[in-house]
Amino acid sequence: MSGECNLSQDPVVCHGGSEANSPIKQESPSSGPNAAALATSAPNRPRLRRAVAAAWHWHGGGFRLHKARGQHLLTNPRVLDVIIAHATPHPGNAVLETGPGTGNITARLLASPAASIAAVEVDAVTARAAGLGLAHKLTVTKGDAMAVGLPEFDICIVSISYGISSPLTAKLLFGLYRFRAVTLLVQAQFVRRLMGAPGHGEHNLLTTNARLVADMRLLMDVSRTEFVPMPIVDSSIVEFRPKQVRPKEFVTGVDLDEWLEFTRTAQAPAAALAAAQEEEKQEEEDTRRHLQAGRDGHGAINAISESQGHSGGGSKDGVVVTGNNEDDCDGSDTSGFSKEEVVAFKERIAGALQSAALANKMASQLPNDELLRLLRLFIHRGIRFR
Ligand SMILES: C[S@@+](CC[C@H](N)C(=O)[O-])C[C@H]1O[C@@H](n2cnc3c(N)ncnc32)[C@H](O)[C@@H]1O
Repeated sequence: MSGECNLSQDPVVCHGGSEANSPIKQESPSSGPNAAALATSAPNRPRLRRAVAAAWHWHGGGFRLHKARGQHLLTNPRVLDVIIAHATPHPGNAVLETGPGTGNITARLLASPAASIAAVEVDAVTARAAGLGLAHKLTVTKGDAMAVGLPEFDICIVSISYGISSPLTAKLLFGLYRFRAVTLLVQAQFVRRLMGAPGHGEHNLLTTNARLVADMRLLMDVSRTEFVPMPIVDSSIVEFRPKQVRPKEFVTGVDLDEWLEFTRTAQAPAAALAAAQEEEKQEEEDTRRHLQAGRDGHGAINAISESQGHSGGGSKDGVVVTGNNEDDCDGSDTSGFSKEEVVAFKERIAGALQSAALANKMASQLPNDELLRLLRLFIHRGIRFR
């Protein structure tokens, strides 16, 4: 089955004919119904959705939709406009967009007063910029938003595969970025969890940490019927703005930045695993096996010592400074420490974990009070996270 994503239409929608094996009918803006209307008008909708779902792996107009990459196109112009209106790009702003897909949001950002748009996308696209005569404002990085270094940004719009909502939110909120707002189109249930709705793990780590550094606002719920092809879950648009006054301490005696660095380090293997599972869905089996093996070999908490030993953790006087970043966890020892020093350092961490009976535990499964207990123990033993 073939199909076409018409990149010259706004919003882009990939057109389908009927299900079964009939070829997908081409619609052009002049001869066929408007794409958005086609996607949202009641009589056509079920038929179109079925056709789209049947033609999951289309290839047309240079764009093939992949279910595993979360490639569901938001087709309601009103919702797209809401995203831009709330993000309010100001003149001169640098905008980061993760998961631009066919560029339905990108086209609007390009037309906004923002100075530049940096898009990070695993797959492709955004060929529309040239058509709009605005290509000079757009930089596209082809890659995984979890794996690549992200540029500085004033505002960020996230519309990405829902499997990595959690680690990407953490990367944006707890990294060193100074931003005005992050707007996320994410699974509705994820937002409910972040908002701490009863029954959704009120005290999960991301919720706790996000509340410390940012104010969160639910902008709107978006029905699954607004996407083509239709996903199995509903979505929400949520916005984070950094707190004007950020607390200095997480709890009395524990520095907030140290807590964030500690939890980021402790959870890094879980985030890497989430990204790997995403890739697994994308049939990149090699990467998945590598990371899975890493997980099977150690508890995630134990991986603290791995990440510190490999990426700049440690200091000659025994006080640990992590300062590691995601991009240099390639197994090379960039710290400038001897092997003996790294081994000794790992042993110190292992000793702390053993004494807390937390060796081989997954950090992502520990309640926050256990994590806090562990951090206090590390600090007590002169192991610091900064
Ligand atoms: C929900 S679609 C976005 C659709 C887009 N707003 C549009 O209208 O065309 C999610 C997009 O995120 C991309 N994506 C998924 N995982 C990604 C990752 N780890 N890094 C960067 N992009 C990713 C997918 O390829 C897909 O284009």
